[in-house]
Amino acid sequence: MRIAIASDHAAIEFRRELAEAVRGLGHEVIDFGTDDPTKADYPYFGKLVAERVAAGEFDRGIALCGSGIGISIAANKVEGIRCVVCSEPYSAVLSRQHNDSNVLAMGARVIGVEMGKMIARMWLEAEFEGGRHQRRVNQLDAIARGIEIEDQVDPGSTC
Ligand SMILES: O=C(CO)[C@H](O)[C@H](O)[C@H](O)COP(=O)(O)O
Repeated sequence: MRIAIASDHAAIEFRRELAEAVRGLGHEVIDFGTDDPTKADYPYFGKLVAERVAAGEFDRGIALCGSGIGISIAANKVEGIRCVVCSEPYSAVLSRQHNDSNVLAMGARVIGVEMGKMIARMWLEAEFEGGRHQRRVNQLDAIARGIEIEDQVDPGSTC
């Protein structure tokens, strides 16, 4: 896959090491920086990754900052983006299987880079399951476009 990666100043070393590891998995990784160790505001880098994924230039994005939170908020403001902050692999895999996440955010001040590599690898391998999850993802897209959504119940659902 083609992967866009970027971070603010808080995740430079984490990002470089992670980008190499993802390349080692056979993906094409384009690194958009920052390479400036002084303050680099995360909204610019979150938007940058998100817009390129939303435009179809990249299959997925990885966005990093100190906590993963600020850059994920920025990415999620771009229509078509479902960005998740993950600190462990279970949530990362579920975010693919159920939410069709297309940008992964992580916090370089929260987890170690080895955990980050494992999360990224499992997130990249996991497939969206579709079915009832597609309906819910469609509802997420509708919210972003200001379209009203209904409370829907699965026929035959018992929970
Ligand atoms: O957005 C964040 C927190 O929600 C990120 O962790 C940023 O990297 C962080 O806010 C940067 O903080 P700094 O004090 O300017 O290094």
